[in-house]
Amino acid sequence: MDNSPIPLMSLQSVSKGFYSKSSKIEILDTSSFDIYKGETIAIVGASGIGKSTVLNIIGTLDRPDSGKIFFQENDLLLLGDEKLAYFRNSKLGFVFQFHYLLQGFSALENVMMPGLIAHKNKKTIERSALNMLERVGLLSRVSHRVEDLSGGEQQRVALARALVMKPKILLADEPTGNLDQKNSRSVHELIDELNKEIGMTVIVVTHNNELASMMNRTVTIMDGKIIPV
Ligand SMILES: Nc1ncnc2c1ncn2[C@@H]1O[C@H](COP(=O)(O)OP(=O)(O)OP(=O)(O)O)[C@@H](O)[C@H]1O
Repeated sequence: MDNSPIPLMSLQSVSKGFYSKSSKIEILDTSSFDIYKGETIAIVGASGIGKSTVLNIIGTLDRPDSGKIFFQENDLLLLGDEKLAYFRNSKLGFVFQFHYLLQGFSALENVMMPGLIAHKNKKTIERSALNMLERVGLLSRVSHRVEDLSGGEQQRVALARALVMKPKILLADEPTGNLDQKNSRSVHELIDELNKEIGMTVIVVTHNNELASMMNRTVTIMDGKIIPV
């Protein structure tokens, strides 16, 4: 009997390339890549090797040219746009180096947004958002418009927004790229706490050695394959 655990997410025979002028550049051509519940993975490697491409494919922000992407037993590439958007909003949390917060809205409104999109009860989502803003040390800034916050504060708002729905998987692309050491460390600690607290899987693209060393395993991309470092 096969007792191996079932992956939370699995990329199977996934390939992706981009056209540049007349030629096509192959970025990814991987036989399989399995991600298990609760594990933490760092994706590292040289600039342009395809780290963000992998993250975007896992996050269903970009479609591969071929292959299948399973979340548990569901083939995500068979879902229509609406179902895929629901999947992303309810199961995944994203943090990017450039945080893409909604300008003109307060920190609290930004963090409440995923819950409002998912039609959660407004009071419940407000409580969760305030709790998450407290955890990132921003309780005194909840009513400030995000453009009035410092870069480090904005990044912490983005992290609170990514975590407020308690995602199954956090996908982070250079989440501390713009932060000083103190802010980087508090972001690292919060990611670690949520991993332990709710078994959140974490996949992070990073050049930050400290963050990479906190992950259970590190992979890179070579000849289109995702391989252990
Ligand atoms: N939409 C696109 N159209 C054309 N080429 C693209 C596109 N997105 C990425 N690429 C190319 O694919 C390659 C991999 O890009 P990707 O952003 O995944 O690399 P990366 O490893 O994350 O790089 P970095 O560390 O510099 O962010 C690069 O050569 C990039 O120019």
